[in-house]
Amino acid sequence: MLKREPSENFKAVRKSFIRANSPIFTGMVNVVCAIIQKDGKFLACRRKQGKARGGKWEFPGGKVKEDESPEEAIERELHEELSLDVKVDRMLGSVVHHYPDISIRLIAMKCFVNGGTISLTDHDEFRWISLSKLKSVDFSEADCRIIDEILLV
Ligand SMILES: Nc1nc2c([nH]c(=O)n2[C@@H]2O[C@H](COP(=O)(O)OP(=O)(O)OP(=O)(O)O)[C@@H](O)[C@H]2O)c(=O)[nH]1
Repeated sequence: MLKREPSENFKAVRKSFIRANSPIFTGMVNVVCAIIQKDGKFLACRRKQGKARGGKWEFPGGKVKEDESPEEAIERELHEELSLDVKVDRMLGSVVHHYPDISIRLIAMKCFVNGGTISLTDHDEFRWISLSKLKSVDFSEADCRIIDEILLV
């Protein structure tokens, strides 16, 4: 199939959309997290002590930078944090959560691994967790909502 470059108009609309979602306007930080499955189990990582929510489990990811799409952000973060090359399959949904220190919109992206082997930097442990066990793991509050409102429905 013929692959076309996005038009200038499309690029401008996309850029203004990204800007409109910037924390400067919304007070909310966009955070992407990767939902990656292997043999029916979900990849989860435990945040290192000393970081906000240290010791809590989460789906790997991070903050979306200004002028970056959620897809670009998740691919960058997984490469930086886990040395994994991932591709986005689709966006599953998002939740808004207010912590005492930060308000986030956590965007869950279903991804598949294209290459690499997990090497931890910001986390001290990772696990593959079955759907039925997700509720018994000590996830960050926003992730609990991703589990309840998106993965378990
Ligand atoms: N990466 C990630 N962060 C999450 C998840 N759930 C959740 O509440 N968060 C929160 O989102 C915020 C931003 O995540 P982060 O600290 O990993 O982002 P980052 O690596 O880009 O930030 P940094 O470079 O400032 O350290 C943190 O307060 C973190 O606790 C999740 O599933 N994945």
